[in-house]
Amino acid sequence: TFGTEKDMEGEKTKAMEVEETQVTDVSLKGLSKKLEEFAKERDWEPFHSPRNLLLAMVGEVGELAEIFMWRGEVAKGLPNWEEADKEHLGEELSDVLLYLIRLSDMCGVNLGEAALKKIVKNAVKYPAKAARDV
Ligand SMILES: Nc1ccn([C@H]2C[C@H](O)[C@@H](COP(=O)(O)OP(=O)(O)OP(=O)(O)O)O2)c(=O)n1
Repeated sequence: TFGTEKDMEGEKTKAMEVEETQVTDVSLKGLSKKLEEFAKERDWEPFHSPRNLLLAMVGEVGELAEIFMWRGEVAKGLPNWEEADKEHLGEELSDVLLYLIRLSDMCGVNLGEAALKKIVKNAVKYPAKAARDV
């Protein structure tokens, strides 16, 4: 069923708030809170099981891959792409990120902390050139 006009206005106001959010304000924790609210407001929490979220995320990775499909190699910065294609790319990248954050939350994994720890682990496994030369 479609929402009332008032609902639509509310959604537009929220969308404008998102637009006003400073890029520097974006954090994994902040996004995670927004996703929690989003699911609560729609009674979607029962659907957000780890397995469902994983499958949804993989589906979005497929949609992301479709954008690059059959285009051949793509230069960094996507210089020859139309704005609409770049916007679509941003949407699919976001879908993957949002499901990944929600999945991590529903698994009780602190994604920011885990990612920082993984970078440290990677650095030990793959020492930087300067460290290798010593
Ligand atoms: N049960 C759901 C369904 C959707 N979403 C959110 C997370 C994603 O950011 C976005 C995905 O929405 P759609 O399933 O409508 O997928 P698309 O936006 O990719 O639309 P389409 O598949 O029509 O291109 O909505 C969610 O959190 N939980």
